[in-house]
Amino acid sequence: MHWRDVSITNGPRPVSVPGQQALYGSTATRQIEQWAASTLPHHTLMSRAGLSVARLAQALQPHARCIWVACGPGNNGGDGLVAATHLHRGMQARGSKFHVVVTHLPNDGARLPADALDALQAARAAGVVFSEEPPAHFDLAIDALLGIGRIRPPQGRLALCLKVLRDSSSPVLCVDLPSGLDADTGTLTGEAGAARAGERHTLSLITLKPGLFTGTGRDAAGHVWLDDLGIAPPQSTPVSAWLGMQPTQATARLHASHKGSFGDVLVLGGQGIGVSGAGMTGAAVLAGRAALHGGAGRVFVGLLEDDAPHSTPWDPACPELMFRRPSLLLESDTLRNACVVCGCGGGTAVAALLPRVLSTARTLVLDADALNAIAADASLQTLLSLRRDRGRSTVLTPHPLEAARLLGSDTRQVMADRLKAAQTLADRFGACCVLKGSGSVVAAPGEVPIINASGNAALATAGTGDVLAGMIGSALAPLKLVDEQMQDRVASAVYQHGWLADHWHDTGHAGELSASRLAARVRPLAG
Ligand SMILES: NC(=O)C1=CN([C@@H]2O[C@H](COP(=O)(O)OP(=O)(O)OC[C@H]3O[C@@H](n4cnc5c(N)ncnc54)[C@H](OP(=O)(O)O)[C@@H]3O)[C@@H](O)[C@H]2O)[C@@H](O)CC1
Ligand SMILES: [K+]
Repeated sequence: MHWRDVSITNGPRPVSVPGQQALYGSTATRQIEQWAASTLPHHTLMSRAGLSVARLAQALQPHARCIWVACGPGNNGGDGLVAATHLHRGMQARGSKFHVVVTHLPNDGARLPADALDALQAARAAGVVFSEEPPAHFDLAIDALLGIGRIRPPQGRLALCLKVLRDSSSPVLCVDLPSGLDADTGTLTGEAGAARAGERHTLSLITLKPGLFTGTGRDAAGHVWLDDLGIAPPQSTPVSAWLGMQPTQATARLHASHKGSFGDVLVLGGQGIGVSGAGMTGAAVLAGRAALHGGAGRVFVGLLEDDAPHSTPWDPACPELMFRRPSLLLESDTLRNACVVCGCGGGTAVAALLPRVLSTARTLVLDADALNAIAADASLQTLLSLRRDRGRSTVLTPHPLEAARLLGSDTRQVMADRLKAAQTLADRFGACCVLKGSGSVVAAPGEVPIINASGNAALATAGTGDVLAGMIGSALAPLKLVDEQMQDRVASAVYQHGWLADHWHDTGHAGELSASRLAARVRPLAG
């Protein structure tokens, strides 16, 4: 894979530039921190961390009259205490109307870590005001309660402070992590920070953590900043995940191209009204349109259980789509040579097609009802697992419930560790797995997973998943040696899907985001 290293910058910087960034979980971050601390004079890292927090706080709220700093029992609290001391000095110089209030919550019966104790003594010596309770009003809060240390369910004053932070309509700057957020999984302990009343910022220290970008992490963290504190992780430290921020570009196609240059996509899905009375034709059409706009040379659509065998289905908004009877497609070379997108609105009818599709398709994107059918049938799971050894490539695009069915678990377990769930599916089935949701995870067998950085809640509307499946289909259609490029290519499609939502209003297009409008805006990926 080709990921650009992040250059070391001086001070906090926003995490918003295009590129790809390494994410390190709590264990890796601790290794880096301990290695760095062993090469630097005592207290250096916390001094840098606290100064960086203070600088960002000032930049975010330069006119704040009252800054509340909530400091916990560990070194995260120490960072907060150093920041409070800097801010106190700065505000003291501006007059008596400006002040910093610290609420410090030592761990009952346990000693403060040495660095945090030094920071506490320095804050007291500097005359910082301490209060048992949060102030009634503050213009900015600094959340330095809990960082990458062990998190237990909060009680008492800790729980109260977390609630005040969670409910605050004033901006909150979280030190390293929103307190209570698991750095590795993006899950929140209890109610900590679950709601976002006001502006939220998180200054991640030394490393960016996966938990900031998936699960509840994105909502809890708000705008993410990074200060590496001048530390470059040693190359021997394993990366926990990549943050996928691939720039989206239109492809410059060779002049001497023809439709065969860009591959075929075959969509199998869209069960008709039939006996079930629930027609889902639109899902397959959306996937087909997205594949077409995504640059596939030809797109075939096979609607399942077509109710009107003597009529010819077609899509007036996209007459380029070529509708074929599934029975013909299953016997044609198209099944072997195209990238097959199977399952969008497939209903129960898709199960009957799967043995042939799983055995024959060269490149296969399995979505929605195809995934449900496979989850319910061990023989289909065996066929899926055999594909990789037979030189065939597969992408699974489950949402958390579909992932849970495939794993034989439940949604809560999937959401408790999204990276692990996606990686388990990828390894178990020898497939690339896109676990959808906030911070979609793109995992591939034996590879470091990618967390997608783009997208927003506007995508939480019917049909956008079908569009994504079609986009992935067109992204993979032209490739011959897909395995080596598959994860990057899929991640690029996932990124574009979110990017389109993030930039929805940039071009002044009328109308809110809908799946059909989204499909119409898809463009071929670069390369
Ligand atoms: N060392 C350095 O040089 C640098 C460190 N840095 C900073 O340090 C942070 C990591 O520090 P950390 O390891 O001390 O962990 P942190 O999360 O602050 O505290 C854990 C404490 O919380 C306690 N606790 C947990 N839950 C609780 C509950 N419900 N109720 C009560 N207590 C509870 C828990 O108690 P325990 O469960 O162990 O009894 C433990 O005492 C990191 O995120 C970064 O900000 C950076 O500045 C770089 C330089
Ligand atoms: K924190």
